[in-house]
Amino acid sequence: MTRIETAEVVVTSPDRNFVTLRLTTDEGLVGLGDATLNGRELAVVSYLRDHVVPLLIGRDPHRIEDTWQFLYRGAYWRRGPVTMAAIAAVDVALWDLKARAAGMPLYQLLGGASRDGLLAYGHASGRDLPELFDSVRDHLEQGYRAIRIQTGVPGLKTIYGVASNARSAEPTGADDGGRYDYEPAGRGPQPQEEDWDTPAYLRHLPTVFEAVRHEFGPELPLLHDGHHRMTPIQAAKLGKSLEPYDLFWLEDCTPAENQQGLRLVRQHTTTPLAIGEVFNTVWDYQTLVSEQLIDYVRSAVTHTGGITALRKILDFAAQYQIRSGIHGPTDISPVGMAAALHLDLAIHNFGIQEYMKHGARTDEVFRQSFRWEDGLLHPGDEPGLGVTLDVDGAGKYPYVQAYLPYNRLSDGTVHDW
Ligand SMILES: O=C(O)C(=O)C[C@H](O)[C@H](O)CO
Repeated sequence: MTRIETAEVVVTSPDRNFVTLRLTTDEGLVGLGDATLNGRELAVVSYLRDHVVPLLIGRDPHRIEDTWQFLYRGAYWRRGPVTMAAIAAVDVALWDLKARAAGMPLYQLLGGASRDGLLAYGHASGRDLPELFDSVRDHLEQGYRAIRIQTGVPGLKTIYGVASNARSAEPTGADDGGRYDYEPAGRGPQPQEEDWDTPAYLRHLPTVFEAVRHEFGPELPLLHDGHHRMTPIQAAKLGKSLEPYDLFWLEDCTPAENQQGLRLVRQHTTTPLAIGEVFNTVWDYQTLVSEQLIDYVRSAVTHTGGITALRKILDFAAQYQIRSGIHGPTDISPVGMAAALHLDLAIHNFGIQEYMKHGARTDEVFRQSFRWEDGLLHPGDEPGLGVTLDVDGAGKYPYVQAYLPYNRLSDGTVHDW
């Protein structure tokens, strides 16, 4: 019987911080799992190194479900992003190993392909309409067939998801004059403070979608992320006011902890709703799925206990015609993204995949084999996840302290970011 021989936690920061679990077996096979938790990376590193790695050595790598239950139930303390990111890394690394041992791409072990390619959406943003339109055109040229729209709000200096030339995706933090469309974690010892005003946003956003529909027509699937900033009644109002613009989804309209709040939103609008990127278990979806309060499950493989757990959530959701919209910002590493693509390809209730390109340094450290053709993603046909980690290359980029920003209202109150 084969055994896990080594388990290393690799921390690297090529364009941003990533945490990767690298398992090797006595037969020389390597499996990778993503454990990146943006802004709290080292907590997961410690959880893995101090409490999980010692339990893995000598285990049979083929017992994926058993290892998942052992780590989840065996800890006694349940759920939470740190625990579930650590379990996810183990789970994905074991699936990678199993598929490599079988000599098959992972999606084959998950039931095989249910489709030819995966509809993906990218992030267009602009401080004003001309800048936003340029960004939408740029995404269309890159082949995207679905686009998330984020926009500046008059009177606010900063806003979630909007590129700013004053900040840079460069790890040095230097302003290179280029735009970034999404990399909110700022490197440095303190989080950046941003400003927020919900009434101004609610007044402005419908005018932006009206202009975008006028410019780009009725057919382009458009998405928007409210990033947990509204109360249920505010979200209901927004959903209603966006109905004429036929959104693919309105994401994270209210703080995700208040699941009952979605009942109120649902009663007032037919705008499809997506939520769950901050969830970590099926229990977070119990009310939302069984009462059909959402249309899309937003969890990442990386933050929800891995493929084993997310598959169960998506199978539960499928009974209610709820589809997947797996979280895929740049803080999900290429390993986490590959895991998402294999799962997306295999499940029946696939909806859409978020896809943001990683930086060039990241692509050198993590060599990937996915395809991006005609606006559709495919995980590729290499054995396992199809990702290899250049451990020496990773070592050139040590961890850099970085935090997500936080919001304050004009009177100084801290608000959801
Ligand atoms: O991709 C999205 O929809 C996000 O909201 C991304 C989050 O802000 C990001 O993952 C935080 O680390």
